Amino acid sequence: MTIDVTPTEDAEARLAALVELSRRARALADAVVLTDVPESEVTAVAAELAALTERLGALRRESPRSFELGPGGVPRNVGNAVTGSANPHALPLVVRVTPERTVRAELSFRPVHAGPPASVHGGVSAMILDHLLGEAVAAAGFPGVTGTLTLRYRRPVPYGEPLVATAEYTRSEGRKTWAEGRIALPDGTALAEASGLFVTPAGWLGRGAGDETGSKSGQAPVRER
Ligand SMILES: CCCCCCCC(=O)SCCNC(=O)CCNC(=O)[C@H](O)C(C)(C)COP(=O)(O)OP(=O)(O)OC[C@H]1O[C@@H](n2cnc3c(N)ncnc32)[C@H](O)[C@@H]1OP(=O)(O)O
Repeated sequence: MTIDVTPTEDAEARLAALVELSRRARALADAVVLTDVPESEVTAVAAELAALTERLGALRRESPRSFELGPGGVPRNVGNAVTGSANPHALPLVVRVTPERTVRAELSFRPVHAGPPASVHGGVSAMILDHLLGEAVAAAGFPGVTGTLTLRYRRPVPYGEPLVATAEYTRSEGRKTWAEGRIALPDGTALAEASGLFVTPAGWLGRGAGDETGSKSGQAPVRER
């Protein structure tokens, strides 16, 4: 069943409830990976979770929420796996565009992101950098999808500590745009670096903010190439 949510006041209240549900689901996920309670308690909680999952599944959308216009026509993507406030999988990452059109996000990974002992899984870092590079090319006016992504892991990325992720557009050629980014300690020490090539799908060209590309993505209009 498809549920169309239009940005009315009630829809905003419902979204706020979903955001809170997602926040609690993230806390639950961390509790699951850290719990040391006895097996009987684990089994009991699992049964409760099965019941909760059934309650939520009583009315299902066909797919997660995607790009939509919020109040005041502001684009958002609350279902996004990286930035979506209504997606338990998301950190959620809050990305800011600087006056220089680079992008920056302050973040802190959680225990649920663990890979090697005491550090974050490399694929999780890659996911964050993929998104941030995508935001950087969009902020520069060249929105696209990832074609290739290259990572250099310099040091273990810790969870539970404040980190900074930044990215910037580097160049563009035809429908291809390059960007670079990194996850660093607050003092600027780089932990993981990424460079990526993004391709603007041919169907996006010639469209700007307010038309299909702009309204769906909330990104800068596609620049002339
Ligand atoms: C603001 C929000 C930011 C969000 C960021 C999130 C980033 C993501 O996760 S996106 C999801 C992951 N990526 C994808 O799903 C992409 C899947 N791939 C595709 O859709 C297509 O292959 C696509 C669009 C990349 C290219 O298809 P198409 O437009 O037909 O490309 P095509 O005409 O063959 O090639 C165009 C140019 O790009 C180059 N190119 C195409 N694909 C790649 C690639 N994967 N790597 C390198 N170069 C490529 C071609 O060589 C060609 O170059 P040239 O013009 O010099 O000959």
